[in-house]
Amino acid sequence: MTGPARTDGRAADGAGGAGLAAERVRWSVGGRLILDDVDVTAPPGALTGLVGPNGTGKSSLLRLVAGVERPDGGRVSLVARPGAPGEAGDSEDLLAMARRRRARTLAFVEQDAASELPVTVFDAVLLGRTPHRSVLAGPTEDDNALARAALERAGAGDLAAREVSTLSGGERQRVHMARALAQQPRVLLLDEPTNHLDVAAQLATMRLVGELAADGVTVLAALHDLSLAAATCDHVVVLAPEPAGRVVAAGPVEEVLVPEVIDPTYGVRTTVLRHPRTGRPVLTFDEV
Ligand SMILES: Nc1ncnc2c1ncn2[C@@H]1O[C@H](COP(=O)(O)OP(=O)(O)OP(=O)(O)O)[C@@H](O)[C@H]1O
Repeated sequence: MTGPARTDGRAADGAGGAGLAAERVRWSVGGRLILDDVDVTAPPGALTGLVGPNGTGKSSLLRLVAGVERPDGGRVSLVARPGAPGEAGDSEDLLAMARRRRARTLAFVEQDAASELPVTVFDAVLLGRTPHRSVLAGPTEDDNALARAALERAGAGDLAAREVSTLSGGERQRVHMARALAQQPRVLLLDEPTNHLDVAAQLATMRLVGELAADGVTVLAALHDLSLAAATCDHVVVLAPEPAGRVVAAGPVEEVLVPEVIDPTYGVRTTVLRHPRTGRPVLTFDEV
């Protein structure tokens, strides 16, 4: 890292503002096609929600984008400047990026990520700084300050001295978020970031994610709660099943989280209400 350390969780590596583009991503496991030519774009400095019924491949897609799994086909790129029609633009193949550089670029908070290692919360969060320092060097004062700031920002400051393995699901979720913040990524992938969280913590997490996006971080988050997605996301991508995960709609909340898209995808009957204060859609559901 060059220059003074930021303690606000903003991207430190490179000049911010790069979007994410997954193009024609295909992935099979055990002979079964899970994702079928999936295109997902996450605009820079915005919160993109990835929604869809259970088993449509949301987690799989995030794992492919994060480089945890390799796709059978397709491309995942960091897009600094989209090309005009007929022009290449300025993008970089994320999957071909050296591991360490990718870890400075992208952070991934997995669903129910377990950690049975005997490690304190503070040290777990400090791991987020690893890609930013030279291989043999220990953490600097800046690293420690960033880890402390990340813990506070994730609402887990009082957990610093605890062993990770002793935490509740919600506490653990906050610590994983803090580690990702300490990583200062340009792209943040979140798999069900509100899982295990009480309602106040859900709101705080989504506010934090919104602030990161406003700071220029590109966020792609798998979400189950469609009203939470409607309340917080800038863009939404909907995956549908059968015969394999594929994108059925993508775009602004008002265009995508509508009965015409949700009902056939989930097999429910959706009613869209309006939040009395924010004017955002609030979705309620009935069985068909
Ligand atoms: N490693 C694996 N081996 C076998 N099947 C897998 C593997 N990973 C994912 N799958 C299958 O791929 C499909 C998509 O799973 P994935 O977890 O990506 O869906 P999801 O949309 O995130 O689901 P949920 O909403 O239930 O979390 C599921 O049918 C799952 O069983």
